Amino acid sequence: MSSKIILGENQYGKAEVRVVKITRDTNRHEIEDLNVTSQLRGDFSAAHLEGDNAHVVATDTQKNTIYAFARDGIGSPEAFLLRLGEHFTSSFDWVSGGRWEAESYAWNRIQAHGSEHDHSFVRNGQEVRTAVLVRDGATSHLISGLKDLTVLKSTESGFVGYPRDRYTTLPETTDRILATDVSARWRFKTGTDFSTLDFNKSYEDVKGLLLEGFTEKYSHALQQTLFDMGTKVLEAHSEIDEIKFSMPNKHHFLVDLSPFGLDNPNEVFFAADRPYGLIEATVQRDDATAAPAAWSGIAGFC
Ligand SMILES: O=c1[nH]c(=O)c2[nH]c(=O)[nH]c2[nH]1
Repeated sequence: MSSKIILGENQYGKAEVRVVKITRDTNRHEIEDLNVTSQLRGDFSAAHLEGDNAHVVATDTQKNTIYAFARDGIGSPEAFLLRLGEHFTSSFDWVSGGRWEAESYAWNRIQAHGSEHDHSFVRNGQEVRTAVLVRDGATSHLISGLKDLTVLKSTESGFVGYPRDRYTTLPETTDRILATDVSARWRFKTGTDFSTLDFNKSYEDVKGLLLEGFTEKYSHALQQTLFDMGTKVLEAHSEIDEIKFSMPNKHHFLVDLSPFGLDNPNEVFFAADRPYGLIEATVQRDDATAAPAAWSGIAGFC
């Protein structure tokens, strides 16, 4: 007996809509720079099975909606995604949910002649801010985050006490460089009234806590430092239920300068780009309700 072929899970939309919004009510302009992806979920079986597009809100329309909504201001990536999600699910009966994602790029004002310029900006070379909204009917999962936040501490890190077998060559050290590119995503408690949250303030606060957590204590391993970073965020933010990390251990190897008759008291390093350790973990509240639907589609975290 042959099995029946049916349509499984599906979503569709416009990916990576690059939108730059300049607010120019005064001579002092503001810039918001986003890369937005919109994907709708719902009853799209006729399109897949019969070629009937009556339910297919065109990806071109989704793109246009993003630009049109930006005309009213973006505010924060999270608030912008929440607006999009509400719009598409309330405007089309058969759109029961979707997934909206954004990256946000920060710009600083150019310092010119001792003051910050009104309308000239330089891209902030630090981290990229991220946001994901997954909506299913009335349930919304919201995840904020960042990636490529490169940090390094030049001491107060070591790695000892690990098992040694016939393949172990790594020398123990109590003083090494610890460096990583922090990728972190934190999920707001499902059911939170998102309209009460100041996402920009909360983002800056979480980023500050992550940086403090990275540096505050002596690191016995990147794993321990990761947990410290997550703990600080969850202790300070009751509205966040879990935070996931993916962090490369960017090894810095001491260069042997003895062939040149020189010592090397932890001063000259070879910064290897690969291979790298890859440390991933979730730090969560023990009473948090798991939300696998929120995380599906986010690559690179465990
Ligand atoms: O912080 C570290 N964690 C590890 O798991 C590990 N493994 C390794 O070789 N060096 C390190 N450093």
